[in-house]
Amino acid sequence: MTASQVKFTDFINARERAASPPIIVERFQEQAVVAKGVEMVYHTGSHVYQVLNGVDLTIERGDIQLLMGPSGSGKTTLLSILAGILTPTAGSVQLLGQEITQMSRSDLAHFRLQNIGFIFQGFNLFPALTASENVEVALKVKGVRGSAKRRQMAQALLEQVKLCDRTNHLPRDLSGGQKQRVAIARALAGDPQIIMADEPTAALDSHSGHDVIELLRQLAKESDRTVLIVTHDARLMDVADRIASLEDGVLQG
Ligand SMILES: Nc1ncnc2c1ncn2[C@@H]1O[C@H](COP(=O)(O)OP(=O)(O)OP(=O)(O)O)[C@@H](O)[C@H]1O
Repeated sequence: MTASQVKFTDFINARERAASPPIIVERFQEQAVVAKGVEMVYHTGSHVYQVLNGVDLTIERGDIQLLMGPSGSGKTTLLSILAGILTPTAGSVQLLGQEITQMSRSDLAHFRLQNIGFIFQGFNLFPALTASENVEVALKVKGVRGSAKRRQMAQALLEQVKLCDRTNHLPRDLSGGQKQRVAIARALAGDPQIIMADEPTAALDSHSGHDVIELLRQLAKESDRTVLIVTHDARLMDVADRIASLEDGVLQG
């Protein structure tokens, strides 16, 4: 599996969740992400690719951080490492004051569920479930009990992304922008402190892309969430607090 093939379902291993006690994190950590000396080497047959070469990155709580750079420069690999989906070959990653590279697999899965919401370029919605059900599934995975409560919370989240008139629609009956807004509502399930987005506007036309960008800005600025976005979309630069660029495995800026 390449870094770019990571799916929403990778985060919902029920057995791992059941085995792990919650990890308590400080709500008021000033630095949401602190990565130091991160390296990643891929081995493919006889080839060895050094994709990340000593990456240091600190993201303050409530900031919108963009991660840009040419195709193949390692952005998705770095995002996956910062999310604890991939283990770096070397270096350390602290999220909300917790060193995630030292956590057990099950603790890490649990930590991700509690603290990180994910948004993908391809939306990754369940096609047979309505907008509301897609959000309800995420709430269930995050431990919210009672189907009536989950439905009510899903409605509120869909209202937050201005989709309350589409709650019973299947993904195939929604536009790209509406699908991404469902995906954002799903990412907000459980009120995570960190949102990580991989090319969230790449599949959208300019109007829908603009709506999604505004929504991401609101998520960070009105709710004090930290938002890390991998993107090629220059429009996102207008809402970013910080922009870093990966080049030859080294972070610039
Ligand atoms: N599992 C893997 N095994 C081997 N090589 C990999 C693996 N995953 C990614 N790569 C390679 O690592 C490099 C960086 O990939 P990555 O997907 O992180 O780049 P990216 O900057 O996100 O690219 P894009 O902008 O095109 O999505 C690429 O050359 C890619 O082919």
